[in-house]
Amino acid sequence: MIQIRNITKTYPNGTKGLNGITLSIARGEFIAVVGLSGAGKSTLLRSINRLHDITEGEILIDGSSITRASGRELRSIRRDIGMIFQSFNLVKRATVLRNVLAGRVGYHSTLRTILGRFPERDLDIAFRALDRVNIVEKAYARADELSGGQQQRVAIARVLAQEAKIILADEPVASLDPLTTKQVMDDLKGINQELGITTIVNLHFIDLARQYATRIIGLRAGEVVFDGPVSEATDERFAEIYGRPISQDEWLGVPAI
Ligand SMILES: Nc1ncnc2c1ncn2[C@@H]1O[C@H](COP(=O)(O)OP(=O)(O)OP(=O)(O)O)[C@@H](O)[C@H]1O
Repeated sequence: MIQIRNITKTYPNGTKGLNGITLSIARGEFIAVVGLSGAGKSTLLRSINRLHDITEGEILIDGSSITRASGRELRSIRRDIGMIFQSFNLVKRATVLRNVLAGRVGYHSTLRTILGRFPERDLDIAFRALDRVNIVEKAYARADELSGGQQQRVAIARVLAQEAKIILADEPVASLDPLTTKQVMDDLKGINQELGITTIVNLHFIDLARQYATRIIGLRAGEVVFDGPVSEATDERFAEIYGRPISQDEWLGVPAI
């Protein structure tokens, strides 16, 4: 359960990234966050795992305040939250397996992870994660030898190895072609359904948001202007979220699942 209580984020230059957002997100939800560029989607995601400090308000993760936490408590809350980025954020020169094992670092001492000594159990977890996203045969390839879609699946495997309870995905398919986009979204949806991992995805494409999410949150100028089930997210509501008619480049055109 994620409780976002009246949060505001003001950047040092005075820009308001978020302005008085209150949301309650239940375990296992699959949420698409939509809105124009600059609406605050990235800021919201980065506030949830405290990559950004918020200016006002509070965020609770399963009842613990990530806003007030520090030290060991903050690390322990963060361990439950996996992050997926548009640019994959892999160590390009390391093997796929090493990248997935990086999901385990929160469970061990710094020294152990610097030395690269992961217990056998972690290797099992890493291989199972790779298997789930269908790239186990790439375990010993260098990350930068993989296609964009495969790299994003390594990033998903890393989050699985982390045994995260929440996945925050910031435009995870923005660098991918339509077919690969579908594979990555299918992986995210499968994990959400089978493991019950709460998933929040920032998405640019309206049809993707409708196909995969169960709830859509629309942001505009740092405020929530829509929050409802997919069935209520009509073209008219999207036009209201954007403050203008929907344009062609907001449709990906993927075949229905
Ligand atoms: N580091 C920063 N310093 C100052 N302003 C920022 C910073 N990061 C974001 N902003 C501003 O905060 C607002 C929200 O930005 P944010 O990146 O969260 O939007 P977004 O909806 O994710 O857009 P995009 O899809 O383009 O990434 C925008 O006005 C943006 O210019």
